[in-house]
Amino acid sequence: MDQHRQTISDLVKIDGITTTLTLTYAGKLSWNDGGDHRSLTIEKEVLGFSILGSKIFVKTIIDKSDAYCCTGDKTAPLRKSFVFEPLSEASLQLWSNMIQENLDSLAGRPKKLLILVNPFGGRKSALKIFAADVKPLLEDANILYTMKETRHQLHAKEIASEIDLSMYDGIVCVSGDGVLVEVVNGLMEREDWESAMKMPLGVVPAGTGNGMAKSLLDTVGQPCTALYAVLAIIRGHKRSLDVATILQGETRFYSVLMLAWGLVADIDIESERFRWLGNARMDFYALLRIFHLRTYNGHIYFVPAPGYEKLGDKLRQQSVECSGDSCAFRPNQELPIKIQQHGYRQSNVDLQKLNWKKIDGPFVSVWLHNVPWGSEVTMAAPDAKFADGYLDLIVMRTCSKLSLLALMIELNNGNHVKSPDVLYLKVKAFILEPGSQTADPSKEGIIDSDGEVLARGNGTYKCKQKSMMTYDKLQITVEQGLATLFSPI
Ligand SMILES: Nc1ncnc2c1ncn2[C@@H]1O[C@H](COP(=O)(O)OP(=O)(O)OP(=O)(O)O)[C@@H](O)[C@H]1O
Repeated sequence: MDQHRQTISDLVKIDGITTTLTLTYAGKLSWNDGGDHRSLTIEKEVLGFSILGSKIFVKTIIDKSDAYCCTGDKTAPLRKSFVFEPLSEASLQLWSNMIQENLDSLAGRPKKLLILVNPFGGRKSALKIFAADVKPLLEDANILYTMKETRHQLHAKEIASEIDLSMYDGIVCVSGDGVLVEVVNGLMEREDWESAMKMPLGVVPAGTGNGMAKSLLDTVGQPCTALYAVLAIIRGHKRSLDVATILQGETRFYSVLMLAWGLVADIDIESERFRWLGNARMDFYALLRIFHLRTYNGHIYFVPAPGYEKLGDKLRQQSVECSGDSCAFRPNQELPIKIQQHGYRQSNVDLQKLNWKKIDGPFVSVWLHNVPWGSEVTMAAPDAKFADGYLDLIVMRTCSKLSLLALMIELNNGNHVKSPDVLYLKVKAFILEPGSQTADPSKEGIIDSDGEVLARGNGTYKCKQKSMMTYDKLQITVEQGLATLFSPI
């Protein structure tokens, strides 16, 4: 056996044929296979290994071309075990130690995970996705896990607020965005919220809106599938994520995805009545809403991010009544809210001292986004960054139905923000003062955050249903990089 600077090289049997297997210090495992040179990069391709009798089974995920396979989806990587048989017990032990050492050196790979599966999310396929895509890969990677099905709304929040976090290296939601947001809210309400928010969160797309999974995977050009999402979790890279606090009186909701009021919220929430249309329900209802377009009275106030203070011609074209110091808005005393008894303590920013701008309605749509994608097909905020400390604000005031239709089509590539009908900028803080529909003052709107209805105004869809907040003024601030996500890079 040749062992030099932690590179090991030794004879092993592969399919009964003796060949030389080498593992370099840099984590490359290579051998000859019937005249072909084969190699595996431990970090990228090796999930884990197991020993059965005298054989080592190296569990990998590799490109299909490397697996000599040409059936099914040609782009998705494939699970494959490579079997090596060292020639002695001592050699088997050494190989096992060296591969394990190599895997251990990949700091950040989780060893124990809590997996929350929402059996009712999306097309009710989360349990199937767990069995087909999550479980086998976690087992290949020797990751221990506890799987819990969420039993009711807010169950994920309860679990996150109560569990012993020292038992896990991460919490994974096999769901849509709703369960992830519940987990964030549960962690934020804990006494130990500051350390709890460092717990890495993973999301495996299994809902209707998979905006977070799409945003994460799209950064590296990977498709939004369970397989890629699980691989990102196993490899254990992390990134920070801004958390927005939405506040009304003493009620608060922590948002990681978006807040919508007007057209987008109406489509999001009211299209539920067309669930039987499946994926087409959003497109169908968007068309319906555009043809019967509503505009809303109200006001928005915001603190532009550095570089966005001079909002330029676009804002003036939209006949904004208030800009500049002479009429800059100062939030009144009623807004900055009572100190919470437990959980997250807001950082001490004096909102009154910030440079507020105001836009008056009517509005077609007001949308705030924390990450680029709102769903797998909606690139709402192409410039949004996970942890820049700002929210991207997308405002549509009045606009022709034809332009609106064109904008809706552009939503899947993010080009809508280039339209002269759309105001797009980054903000540090935001206040929404929602009003009634211009055509019928007895009717109000819906405010939606991360798929959750925050408030239903008079005359709206299911307006008798109790919601978290009232259809009234609310304030949003952002805490930079407070949450932690498993991420492909
Ligand atoms: N067992 C359950 N029964 C009913 N609702 C549940 C259950 N478990 C979780 N939920 C709720 O389902 C909601 C949606 O969850 P999820 O994140 O999986 O999907 P989504 O994409 O946000 O929404 P959709 O339901 O449209 O797929 C969450 O708000 C959560 O509270």
